[in-house]
Amino acid sequence: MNYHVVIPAAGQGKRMNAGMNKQFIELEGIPVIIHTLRVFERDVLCQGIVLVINDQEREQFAHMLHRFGIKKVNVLVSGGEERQQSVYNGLKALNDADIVLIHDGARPFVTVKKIHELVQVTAETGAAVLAVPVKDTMKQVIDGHIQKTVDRSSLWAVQTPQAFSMPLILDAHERAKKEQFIGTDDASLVERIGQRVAIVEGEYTNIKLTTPEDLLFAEAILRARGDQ
Ligand SMILES: Nc1ccn([C@@H]2O[C@H](COP(=O)(O)OP(=O)(O)OP(=O)(O)O)[C@@H](O)[C@H]2O)c(=O)n1
Ligand SMILES: C[C@](O)(CO)[C@H](O)COP(=O)(O)O
Repeated sequence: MNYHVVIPAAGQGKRMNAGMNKQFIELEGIPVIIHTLRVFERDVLCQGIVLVINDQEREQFAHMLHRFGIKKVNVLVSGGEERQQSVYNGLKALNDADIVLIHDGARPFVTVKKIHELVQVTAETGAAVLAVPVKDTMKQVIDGHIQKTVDRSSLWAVQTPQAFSMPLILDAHERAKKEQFIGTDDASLVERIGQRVAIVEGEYTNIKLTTPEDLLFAEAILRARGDQ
């Protein structure tokens, strides 16, 4: 089953505090966003990429795509204030998609194998996300004090890609917009309109580069892959 992908890359990366778009940071000499795009470039099921960017960085993105020979990016769409708005702008740029994946520009280590598992489940169910079981003991904390220990047996840390049938995710985004709901991921918009979202077990290495120490993990993941 083929798919299209929307990649939001228009954030400010405040928690990374790199003084530039965190997706421009180079890992082994290659910008993070190029690592991310290359996964979809080499996946034969990927029919096209909508890349969502900050308008002020349009030239830098265009230059990078050219320099690294990225061919599947059909359009550079302007992002919004929140990730959700950026994704919505990206979705609106897709015309003929059946299954659409949404994947953070700042998650460069997703594998084609996991993407294919996700797409297969989405073709059967209409909505699925990659996620991993939570490993730490989870506490609910208020005012610096533990209120309770949360049973982690049903807790999963959700990643991207998140995959949906196109009419479902468009409807979920439009309703969230109308009702002024902002979620931290796309699945939450689908959940709130009463649709089930399947979980596909992902990989702990599919990290999002969020804070500076994530760059250390990123370098270790790349080194380990190089050694394989
Ligand atoms: N208005 C926004 C906010 C985020 N993103 C993108 O969504 C992905 C996941 O978001 P996150 O890691 O939270 O990025 P930032 O919002 O940039 O991070 P921060 O909250 O630290 O500023 C990133 O690839 C980011 O560029 C986006 O396209 N538009
Ligand atoms: C979509 C996401 O990557 C799923 O883990 C995440 O929710 C992005 O938002 P963040 O809260 O800004 O990290």
